[in-house]
Amino acid sequence: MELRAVTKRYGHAENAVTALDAVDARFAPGTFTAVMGPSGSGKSTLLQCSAGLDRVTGGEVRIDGVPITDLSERALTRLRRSRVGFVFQTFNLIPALTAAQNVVLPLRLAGRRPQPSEVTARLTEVGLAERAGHRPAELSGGQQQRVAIARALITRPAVIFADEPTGALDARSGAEVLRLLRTAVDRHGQTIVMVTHDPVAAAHADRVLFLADGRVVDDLTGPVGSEKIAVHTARLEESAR
Ligand SMILES: Nc1ncnc2c1ncn2[C@@H]1O[C@H](COP(=O)(O)OP(=O)(O)OP(=O)(O)O)[C@@H](O)[C@H]1O
Repeated sequence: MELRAVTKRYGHAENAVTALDAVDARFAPGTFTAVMGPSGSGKSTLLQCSAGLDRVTGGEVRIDGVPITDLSERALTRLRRSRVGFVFQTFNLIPALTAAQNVVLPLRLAGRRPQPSEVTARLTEVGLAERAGHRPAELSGGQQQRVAIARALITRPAVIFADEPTGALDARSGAEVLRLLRTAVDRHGQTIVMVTHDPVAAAHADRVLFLADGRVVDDLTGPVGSEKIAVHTARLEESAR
């Protein structure tokens, strides 16, 4: 996945905000990148534009080498369904569906007929094979997020975008979620881009990209310890004030 001189502006004239300012970034296959930076630095915008959920003002985003910036809405939706996975802070499972039905949904939306063994394998990977028939309301927050990870993994997407995946979880469930993301990278060569405010979460990544004022201001390749990440974060927050 690659961003070339990506710019995103919101609003017009004197009210315009440049959320991303000519950002270049490349996310190699099978790598886990954390995106950090002060509030308003452009992290969510970077995720939204990279995933094709929002259109860029300038520059180009490529997924699997395909410039998504040129795609029609329909082609973009198709690409997103088959090549992009999402994990959100608030899980975003469908309440009326069971864990297994939630996991299989991206395959159904992509028009593929799922093998039951595929769903069981994904749920087993996240330690929830016995909960296949449970609805989200019958699962803890950590378990719901694990279902969301299984759902993101099932299409074997080119990239998974995770937006504060541990933000709503206690430390123990958060650590489990990070371990599963790490395993997906190490075992399946999954590419993951994760926005986080938490240096401990970011320390699970191979690389930490720091944004400030819509620009990449630091790019640490790791393993990078959480202490070093915390110092970088504090420094950026200080200068953003
Ligand atoms: N829909 C929008 N309309 C106008 N301005 C927006 C919109 N979305 C984001 N912005 C502005 O773009 C800039 C970047 O916002 P973004 O949400 O990407 O930051 P962030 O780093 O994710 O912040 P946080 O950590 O607080 O979630 C901010 O100045 C924000 O106010």
